[in-house]
Amino acid sequence: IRSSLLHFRYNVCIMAYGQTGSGKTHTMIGSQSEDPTAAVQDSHQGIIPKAANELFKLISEKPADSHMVEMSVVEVYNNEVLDLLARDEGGATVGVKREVITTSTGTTTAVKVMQLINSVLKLRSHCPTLVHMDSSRSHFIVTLTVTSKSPDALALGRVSQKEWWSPRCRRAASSRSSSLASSPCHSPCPSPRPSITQPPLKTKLQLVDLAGSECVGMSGVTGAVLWESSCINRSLSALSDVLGALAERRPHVPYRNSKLTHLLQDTIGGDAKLLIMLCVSPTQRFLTESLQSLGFGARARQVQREPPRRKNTALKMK
Ligand SMILES: Nc1ncnc2c1ncn2[C@@H]1O[C@H](COP(=O)(O)OP(=O)(O)OP(=O)(O)O)[C@@H](O)[C@H]1O
Repeated sequence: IRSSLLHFRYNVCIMAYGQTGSGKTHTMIGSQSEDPTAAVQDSHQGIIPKAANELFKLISEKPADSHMVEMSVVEVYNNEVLDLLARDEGGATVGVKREVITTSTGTTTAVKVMQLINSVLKLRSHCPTLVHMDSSRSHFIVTLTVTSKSPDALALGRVSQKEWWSPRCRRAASSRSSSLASSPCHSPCPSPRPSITQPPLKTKLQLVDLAGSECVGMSGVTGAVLWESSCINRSLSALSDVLGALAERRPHVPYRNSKLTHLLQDTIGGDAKLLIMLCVSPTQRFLTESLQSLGFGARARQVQREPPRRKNTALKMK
């Protein structure tokens, strides 16, 4: 995790894949303690708290105020994207933006991130099946977008933190970077020059707990739950198709065939770094499912990362 994030130059995706009940949520979240401090410090912690810890530790080692992190937490349920941070505890939509303040060590921030994640985890769709009593019925995606202030702006110290992160300044930097604009910024944005030469850099870290692939005969689901299983299996096969197209370097990669692959497009294609944790059951009963998961992993291993397009400051603003 640390080496992937170190220079904030690549988009990174870490996902857990496997049949239902094989341990994906355990791998990504860890033991689901009520105490978020334990979730971050516990030796049995999952990849999401570990990654959050590492990310904020790295940022705390950089010059003060040089990075900003935005987080989104969504679930893809029945091929629909649902924003879990925009809901209250009862699941009703509230649409409130929540702020997490960065601290000097980064640990407190990671704890707050886990607090937010834990608070919305219970809103994720679950349903008991014959294979797993607490089966997740959706893909759970945490996206941390890191915006790094350009080195020029930092060196010159001409833009205060508040001014730099103001939406107007970021919008101005974004439009300048996408349109090669050399025209001066006419807005009262305090110091246009640094951002003309070096716009802020944006990179994404996506942490994904996929819903489990499922043999419908074994899980014994019917009705609406059967429909959920079918959506899960179709989106996982869309993911497999995308990896197949990337592995074969086909000119068209079918990212848009499902909401899952569309959402992950930036972090599974191009020069992004993708790490897949395969979860398999230790029992013989699920041999077919385990072989299917290993087949998925073998396919993913054939994907070669494109040569880095991003040299120094040439990162793409979205
Ligand atoms: N390595 C592990 N150590 C201890 N318990 C584990 C481990 N892996 C999984 N478990 C336990 O097994 C059960 C199923 O795991 P989990 O919920 O992570 O599966 P899943 O793959 O996410 O399932 P689904 O796709 O159906 O949601 C949980 O009770 C979990 O705590």
